[in-house]
Amino acid sequence: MPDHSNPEAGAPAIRLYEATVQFEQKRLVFSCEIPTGACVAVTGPSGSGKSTLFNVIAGFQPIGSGTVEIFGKDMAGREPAERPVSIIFQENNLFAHLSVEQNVGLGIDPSLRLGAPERRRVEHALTRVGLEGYGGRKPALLSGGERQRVALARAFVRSRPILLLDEPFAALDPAMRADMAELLRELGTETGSTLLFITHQLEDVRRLADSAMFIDGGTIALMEPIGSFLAHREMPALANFLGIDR
Ligand SMILES: Nc1ncnc2c1ncn2[C@@H]1O[C@H](COP(=O)(O)OP(=O)(O)OP(=O)(O)O)[C@@H](O)[C@H]1O
Repeated sequence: MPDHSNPEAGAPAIRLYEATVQFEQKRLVFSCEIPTGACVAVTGPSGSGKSTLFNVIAGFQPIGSGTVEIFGKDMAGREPAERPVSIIFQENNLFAHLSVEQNVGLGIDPSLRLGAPERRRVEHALTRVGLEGYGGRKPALLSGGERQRVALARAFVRSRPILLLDEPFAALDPAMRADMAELLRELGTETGSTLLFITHQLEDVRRLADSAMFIDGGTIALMEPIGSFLAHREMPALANFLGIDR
């Protein structure tokens, strides 16, 4: 089991300082500090910038100015593959023509030259996410929730200390949501990984996060420990998300 609890003593897992993205219609500016091992719910209205924030951290979205630091290192000029980050998108994480086993194996070796020890790691990861015996199947024969768990198994074998999950619960029914949350909590605890997950559901925030951020209009309007986050009353957009009648 990888242990990511302290990859660079002292430095936060992620530090953004005015990391700025300029789209044609919109400017997004992110500043925040996320401690190592945190499990952060990323919330905010549709179009507020949640996925863009993930792409900035993972390196898929270049920034025009500001800085992105991961474990104290400036990520400027570093490609996504060179960052200690795994990202799981809402959909289309898997290659349809590859088996489940091969999709997970890509996390170990992109050219899929896997020896016996690597195959055992793949098997172990599949077992860990509850998909023992599914290795030979193609993704088309899996449910949406199972496909998400294959993506999680791949992230698990990639063993990067930061895991970004874009709406990991969206395709799941209520029972599977609870299972997925439990699985993420266990993985976070066992590996010391820093987890950020986007959700539109207050229930997921309550169930899993130890802190939460609220993004509004392209900036991080709030980032707080879960207790005080849930107690906020004064921001109309957040109150709306929290379902509070003011
Ligand atoms: N490649 C792009 N080019 C131009 N504008 C973009 C691009 N990507 C995102 N945007 C705009 O930036 C804003 C933030 O988008 P983003 O996808 O980050 O929001 P979000 O909070 O993840 O939304 P949702 O909850 O609906 O997924 C939106 O107004 C979106 O239209």
